[in-house]
Amino acid sequence: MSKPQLILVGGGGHCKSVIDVVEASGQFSIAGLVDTRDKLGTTLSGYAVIATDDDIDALVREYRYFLVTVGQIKSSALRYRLFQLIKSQGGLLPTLVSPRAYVSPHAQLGEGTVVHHQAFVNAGARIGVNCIINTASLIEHDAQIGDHCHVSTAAVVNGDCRVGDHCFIGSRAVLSHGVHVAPSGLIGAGAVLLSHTEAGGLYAGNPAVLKKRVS
Ligand SMILES: CC(=O)SCCNC(=O)CCNC(=O)[C@H](O)C(C)(C)COP(=O)(O)OP(=O)(O)OC[C@H]1O[C@@H](n2cnc3c(N)ncnc32)[C@H](O)[C@@H]1OP(=O)(O)O
Repeated sequence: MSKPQLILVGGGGHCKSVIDVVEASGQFSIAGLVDTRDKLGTTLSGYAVIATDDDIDALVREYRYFLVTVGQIKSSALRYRLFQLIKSQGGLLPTLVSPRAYVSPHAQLGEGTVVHHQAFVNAGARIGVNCIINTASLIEHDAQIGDHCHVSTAAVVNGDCRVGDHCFIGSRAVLSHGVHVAPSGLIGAGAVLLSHTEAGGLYAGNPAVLKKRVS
């Protein structure tokens, strides 16, 4: 039986990583990419850019499955907008897990969330919709990650942590067990976060402190 076709929305560097996960999982065939008008007709990892954001309503009539594949560091706004656009047009956003990741059968993942190679999601963890659980990150037991978050490469979210919606956890950051990251927060790369944060703050360093407000 042929595999269901998947459209990837956003054709930058992060998309290359998602393509790798899609290919490794073998669950979908990639029908094409959506990107900006100047990229139409170009290819990424061998897949053609076939449409722009403006064409999503037409694409939803032809294809069922979509993933948001733009990256997210300082703001989740673009990933959020694209997720809402696809859903409002009736598109489906599957959950995708690399065969080289581990997700406990006692963990939950929301729609449109991608778990990349070597990531580990332990028992009782709950991850929201449209999240990036990036390469080699670790989400420990009973941790909760909100919607539209990016847990970056090799970051560690320890047991019972709570990460609000629209957060970014930088590469190799460590969240001490039980720490709460308030919504729309940024945790800098390499930070060691020992206490709860206030909404919309950038925290960095070891121990991590509030560096500035971002929203
Ligand atoms: C596959 C992939 O590539 S996934 C993506 C991986 N990338 C990352 O992990 C992102 C790394 N970037 C960061 O960590 C940045 O802190 C960001 C993006 C979260 C925030 O960046 P900006 O908003 O530009 O912060 P800005 O540069 O203004 O820094 C504000 C202050 O925090 C400090 N700061 C920022 N990030 C860090 C950090 N990671 N560690 C220590 N201090 C930091 C700055 O030195 C500055 O301090 P100062 O006010 O004393 O001069």
